[in-house]
Amino acid sequence: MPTDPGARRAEGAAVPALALRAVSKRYGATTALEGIDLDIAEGEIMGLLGHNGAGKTTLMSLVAGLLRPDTGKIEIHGVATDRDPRRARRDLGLAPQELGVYPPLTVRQNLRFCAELAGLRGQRARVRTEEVAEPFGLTALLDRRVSGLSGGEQRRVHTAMALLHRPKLVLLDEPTAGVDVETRARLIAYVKELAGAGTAVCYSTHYLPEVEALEASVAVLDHGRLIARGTLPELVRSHADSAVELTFRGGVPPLRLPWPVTHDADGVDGVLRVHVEQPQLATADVLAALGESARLLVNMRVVQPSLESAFLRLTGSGAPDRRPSASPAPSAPRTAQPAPGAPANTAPARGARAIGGPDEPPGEDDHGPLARDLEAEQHG
Ligand SMILES: Nc1ncnc2c1ncn2[C@@H]1O[C@H](COP(=O)(O)OP(=O)(O)OP(=O)(O)O)[C@@H](O)[C@H]1O
Repeated sequence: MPTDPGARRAEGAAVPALALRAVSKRYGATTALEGIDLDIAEGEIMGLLGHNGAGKTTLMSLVAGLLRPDTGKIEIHGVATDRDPRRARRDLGLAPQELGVYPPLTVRQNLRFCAELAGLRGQRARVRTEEVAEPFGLTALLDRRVSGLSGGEQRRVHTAMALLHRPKLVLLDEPTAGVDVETRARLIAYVKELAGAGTAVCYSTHYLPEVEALEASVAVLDHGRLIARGTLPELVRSHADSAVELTFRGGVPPLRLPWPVTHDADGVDGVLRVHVEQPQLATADVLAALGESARLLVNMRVVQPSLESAFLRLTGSGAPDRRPSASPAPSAPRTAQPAPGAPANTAPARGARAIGGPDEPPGEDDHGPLARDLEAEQHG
């Protein structure tokens, strides 16, 4: 399949809601993103995962026009952001990590303000304000000043403001940070509803069960590179580990097991993960292999393959030592490289290729067109 958006259109393929091609961004000497190739289809929810500093916020800021890429191309619904930024971002909704609410105004006034910025007036603005308030549990708070709301309530207002104009592409940067369980569930239901109506959603989070609840596809960033992209089952199938987890009284005893293991370097936790193909079938074998040490066992559980174990393994924080164990090895690292022939613990970066951007600090010109529009609006 051609990676160039223009070539794909010529072939009659569906135009993605969002397409990034070879996008790179540096902040001075820090490479925040490198060679990102990524599509989000209409109606798709994509969970954007990565450790702190992986590049998630930078990616969203580039799409939203708050920053400009050093190299590469971004298209929104087939419109290149560098050619026609206003048209490209006409149907974009962004809820950044930093709250963007107006504390002295009421919830209703905040929402109405956004409605007007999006070109909604009069009755339409009133109706949409009420409509969007409902799924966010804001109906009873509409006439309260935002300054008097809790942090979680303010985040609900902030996210509702981004969705008010029914954007066709939504960027949500950790929308559930600091919100309660009920709000989280409501937001997830609403995002799914939006996607069901064709909206494409880029949803960044550190809370992996949310990605599962959203039934989202997944993109994993690691140090600015896209290291995995696929559906949830694909990622789990390709990268997740299954294991029998053993907890010992007084630390992990010396063991010689025929399976790869993961354990703390000093065994203080007393927890050992034995990586076996079908852990539910292997528990008796593992128990037998413990021999006398089984008397020190205080807990034994099966760890099923999950998005969390796939993520940890992809990002290098949960890779098992692929050698059969001779534990505890005081100098053994918590994780180690897989043995030759063992599954690699990182996926090949799909389409990622190194493209050097200019190694210089961002200048004033670094802000994108949306930032300039906002500035212009603020200054009259
Ligand atoms: N304004 C900036 N100036 C310099 N470096 C920056 C700036 N903003 C981000 N960075 C760096 O760029 C990299 C990517 O940061 P980014 O905020 O995109 O990560 P993130 O995945 O969103 O992290 P988090 O999960 O903590 O929000 C990090 O190394 C960060 O330190």
